[in-house]
Amino acid sequence: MAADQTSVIEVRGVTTRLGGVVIHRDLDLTVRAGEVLALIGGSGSGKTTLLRLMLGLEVPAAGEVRVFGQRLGACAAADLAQVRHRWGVLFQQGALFSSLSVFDNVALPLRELKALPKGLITELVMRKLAQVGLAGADALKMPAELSGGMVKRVSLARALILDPQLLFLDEPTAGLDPASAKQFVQLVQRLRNEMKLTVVMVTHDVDTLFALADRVAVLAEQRLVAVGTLAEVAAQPHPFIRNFFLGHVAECAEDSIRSYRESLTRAPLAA
Ligand SMILES: Nc1ncnc2c1ncn2[C@@H]1O[C@H](COP(=O)(O)OP(=O)(O)OP(=O)(O)O)[C@@H](O)[C@H]1O
Repeated sequence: MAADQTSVIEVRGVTTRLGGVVIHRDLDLTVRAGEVLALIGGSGSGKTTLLRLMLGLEVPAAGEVRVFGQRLGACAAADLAQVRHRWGVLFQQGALFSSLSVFDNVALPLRELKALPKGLITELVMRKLAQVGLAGADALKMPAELSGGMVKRVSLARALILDPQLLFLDEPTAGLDPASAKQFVQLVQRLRNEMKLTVVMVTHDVDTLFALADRVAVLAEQRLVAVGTLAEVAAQPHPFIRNFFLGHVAECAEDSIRSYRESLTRAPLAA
């Protein structure tokens, strides 16, 4: 659970319009330091758009989004750049550059940031690859040679190469088979503890929620219809929530979540 209640992201009174259509209406949401907050909602409910607002890639029609206290869209370019270096993003498809090796993909943010000595870049990249469970020899591979699980790990290494405090995950387990999804979730859980990360993730996957989420925010009908722990949210009568947790409500109890997470911790973390 979040040890520190300081807010990392504040969404206040946010209304979003895209192509003349209202996507969000008057959203309020706080992401607390150290927590994993999951965004769930039906297809087209505006989860990715909310993530994009938090990344400053969309601008709200009304209201404001603050990350580390900086109001996105209203702060100086230098302040925005500083805030951006404090977060990492894992996009849904991994978004690796197909013409670059694993090493060069992971090194990219370091090279963009400043002129670092070659030896230091090598050291940082190799250390990060090891941290996400990849072998040294994987650094030379091209994205086309990687399994789906490896693509996710390389993308995660790139998202974490600047040692951010905040990590955004868009459907982290989408497209992975159940075993790879489980291993990836274990990895995120371990890194989250090691790096003391605050995590915002969009997911459709109940197992990923059970494994990682401290709190869940539910988008429906342009609004946040519930925000709370899994047990609190799963108890809500909203039809989307009823349907989403169908057959899983008992598993959302705190004791069940705790023992599920302990079982994941005990399982070996295969590469
Ligand atoms: N650039 C755009 N212009 C107009 N409408 C858009 C644009 N981008 C997204 N939308 C619409 O906004 C709504 C919310 O999209 P968004 O991708 O945020 O939903 P989502 O909850 O992430 O969906 P999914 O789970 O299917 O990925 C959808 O109805 C989508 O068609």
